[in-house]
Amino acid sequence: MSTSHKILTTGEADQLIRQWKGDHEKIVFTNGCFDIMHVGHLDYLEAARQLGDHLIIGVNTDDSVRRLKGSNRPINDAYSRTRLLASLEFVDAVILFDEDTPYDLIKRVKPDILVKGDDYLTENIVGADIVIAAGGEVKTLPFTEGYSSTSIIERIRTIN
Ligand SMILES: Nc1ncnc2c1ncn2[C@@H]1O[C@H](COP(=O)(O)OP(=O)(O)OP(=O)(O)O)[C@@H](O)[C@H]1O
Ligand SMILES: O=P(O)(O)O[C@@H]1O[C@H]([C@H](O)CO)[C@@H](O)[C@H](O)[C@@H]1O
Repeated sequence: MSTSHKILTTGEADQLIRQWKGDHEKIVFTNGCFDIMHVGHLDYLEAARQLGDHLIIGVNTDDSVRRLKGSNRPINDAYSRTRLLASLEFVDAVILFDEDTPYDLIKRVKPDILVKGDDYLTENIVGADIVIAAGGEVKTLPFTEGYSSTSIIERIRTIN
């Protein structure tokens, strides 16, 4: 059964978020490019979901990734990246954002918990001010050493 239904516009997500908040269910939010998925993504996303009742993932659009990571990225387009993330059983919603940062999306979602991998310092996580001001928490999760989309691309480049 397809899990594409989890890929939502912000308007569609609003309704779901209202329902979850009405039921006092904790919403965990994280975001990223997730260009080439790897086990580091999986480890931290699984752990993120354990922090609350629902996991929402904000995903950069292709243009946003291009501005952030360079003109030769993403390797996988937004359709592929969102479909793969939505296919994870523990992911409840995937929402694309086109801005350079998820600040406006986080302002709209106002999650209970904002999470990134600990390659980020909590004080540098975009949206931390919004979540803390709303009484939420900002957390980082352990980094699975040896895995990054960039290093996978570099390894592929060495194949002749
Ligand atoms: N090895 C890892 N272990 C745990 N979390 C990770 C790991 N790599 C990335 N993350 C987390 O995944 C999210 C998405 O990061 P991103 O898509 O930039 O991954 P990446 O592998 O670092 O990509 P790139 O190499 O293109 O920067 C971020 O919250 C980041 O903290
Ligand atoms: O996949 P990345 O590079 O970890 O994702 C970026 O994360 C930034 C982060 O949230 C800053 O705290 C974000 O601003 C950017 O848009 C990418 O999602």
